[in-house]
Amino acid sequence: MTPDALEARLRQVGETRYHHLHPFHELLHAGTLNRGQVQAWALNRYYYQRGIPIKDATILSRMEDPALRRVWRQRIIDHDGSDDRRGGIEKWLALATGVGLDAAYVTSCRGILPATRFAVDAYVQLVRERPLLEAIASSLTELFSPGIISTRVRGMLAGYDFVTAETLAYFDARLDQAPRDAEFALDHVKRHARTSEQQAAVIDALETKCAILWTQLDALYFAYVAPRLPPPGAFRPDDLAPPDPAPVAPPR
Ligand SMILES: O=C(O)c1cc(C(=O)O)c2c(n1)C(=O)C(=O)c1cc(C(=O)O)[nH]c1-2
Repeated sequence: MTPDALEARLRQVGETRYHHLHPFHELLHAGTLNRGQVQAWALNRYYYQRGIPIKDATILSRMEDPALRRVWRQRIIDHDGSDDRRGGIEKWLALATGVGLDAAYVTSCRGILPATRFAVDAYVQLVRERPLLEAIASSLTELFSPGIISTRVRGMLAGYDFVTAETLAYFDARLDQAPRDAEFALDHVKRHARTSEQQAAVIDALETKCAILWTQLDALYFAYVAPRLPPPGAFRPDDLAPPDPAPVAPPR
């Protein structure tokens, strides 16, 4: 494939597999979830936010070219913040507390779904174990995030009276950061994925990343929309009854 044909193929992956198509996002953006369900989303996604700079530090540690590292390290600064700027993790925590969660509970990650943990950890593992080119390609879902972020902010402000523009401030910076990061990664992938094997591998990395995002929403849907069965130990919104008490005598 030519580099442009590869780009077209990668964009096709986004059109068919990106999480803008997931039913949980459709409900979230339409304003039809209740507060507990929005809290569950914010709580679980905190673990993704927390994992992103760990993922990027892993990628950074594998880059041998200082010029490449100089660009990539900005991603870590964006999420971790600096002396005079709040980072993405802090802004996400503000989002989570803004929808009514306790900060210490959120940062403890005690209430997240097991599938959230497995999926985010799989992302870190992917960038550690696969070739650097594929690790870089796995970030290309960000090509598609500005669209969903705009839809989400508009929908959530219109749909939920407990959500304010201040609560969603996390997304403001992403609208500039995501295109900047995605264009850099796309250019790198187009220049370095030259053989058909490399091209197939970067497409696979992007498909795997889409699956990592999709899995997190599947888990939220199962636990909090239908059949509404949060696993043991996971966050239970106020409107969900406590789990059945344990049997008196365990079966022999
Ligand atoms: O709101 C979203 O739907 C969304 C999606 C994605 C993505 O596509 O992975 C990211 C983000 N947000 C995001 O805020 C973010 O910082 C981010 C970093 C990355 C990455 O893979 O390095 N993806 C995403």
